[in-house]
Amino acid sequence: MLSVEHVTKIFPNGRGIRDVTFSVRRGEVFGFLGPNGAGKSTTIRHIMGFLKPDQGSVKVCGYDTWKEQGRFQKYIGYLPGEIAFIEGMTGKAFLDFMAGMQGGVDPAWRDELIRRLQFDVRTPIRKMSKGMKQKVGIVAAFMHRPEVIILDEPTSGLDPLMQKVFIELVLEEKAKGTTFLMSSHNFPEIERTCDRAAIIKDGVIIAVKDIHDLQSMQRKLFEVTFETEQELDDFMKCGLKIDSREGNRVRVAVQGDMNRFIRETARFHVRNIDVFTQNLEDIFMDYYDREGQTP
Ligand SMILES: Nc1ncnc2c1ncn2[C@@H]1O[C@H](COP(=O)(O)OP(=O)(O)OP(=O)(O)O)[C@@H](O)[C@H]1O
Repeated sequence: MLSVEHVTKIFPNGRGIRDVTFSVRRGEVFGFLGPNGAGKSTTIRHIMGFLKPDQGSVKVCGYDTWKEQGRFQKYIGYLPGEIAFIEGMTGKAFLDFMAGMQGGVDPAWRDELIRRLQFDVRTPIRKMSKGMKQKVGIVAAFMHRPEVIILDEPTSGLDPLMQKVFIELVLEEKAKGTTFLMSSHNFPEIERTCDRAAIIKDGVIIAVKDIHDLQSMQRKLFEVTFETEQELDDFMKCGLKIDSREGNRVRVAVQGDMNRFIRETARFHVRNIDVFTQNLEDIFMDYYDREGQTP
């Protein structure tokens, strides 16, 4: 549906992106993560055909987005990081203008998007808050039911309730087969929506990961309280990775398969078990901190 092939763009100041390659399948939500200035927006501008790559190419629905500009607009929806609105327009006028360019907008679907995002389209854009402008941009990206939707930090400026509405929208459209690429700094949003994510740093893709694999890699800490200290002493001999111990309570670190932990624990009288899961954000941050490496 979307493939970025060996795209390199070096700006005169030496910054930019190098040999960026990844592809997104139909119906997949693909996250695009990385620290500030890593190259996310630059990559997205190439995907949209706004920048000419020094090397490489981008294909969306089979179209080369630089060489065939203007031919794939109806297939693609785009929410830029910063939307350039035309002065003096209301939200409605802007959406009408966009609909004219995109073609094929179903007014009932557009109205439903506006209703779900809860904003007044008659407001002049210059009087809108950042969050309201973001909502107008989201409607513009979704309203022509494109096959591919590119979202550059879609929930920045949205309150938690609206972030939830947005996530529901993405999941509904994904279920219908829409393909998404979404840059974000919001890890819970990535975790809830994405199938895979690429991590870019200093202009280079350092990892492309399946979110479900990352979730299964998450470390869990089980805090087990035994009836007696003697039982805990006996439990300690089983060779599981002990994180800490205090009285008749122990913290056991488990990564991946937890069956052995369950078998060993079940041999004793357990008073209580609590579980703490390592945040997915910590796993991503691990990648952010690493030096540039190949995936
Ligand atoms: N037109 C340009 N001219 C010169 N340098 C640029 C240009 N556009 C981007 N850059 C540089 O390229 C690098 C990547 O920028 P980019 O905006 O793609 O980062 P980003 O990952 O989107 O960051 P953020 O999370 O802050 O939005 C930065 O160092 C930026 O300063």
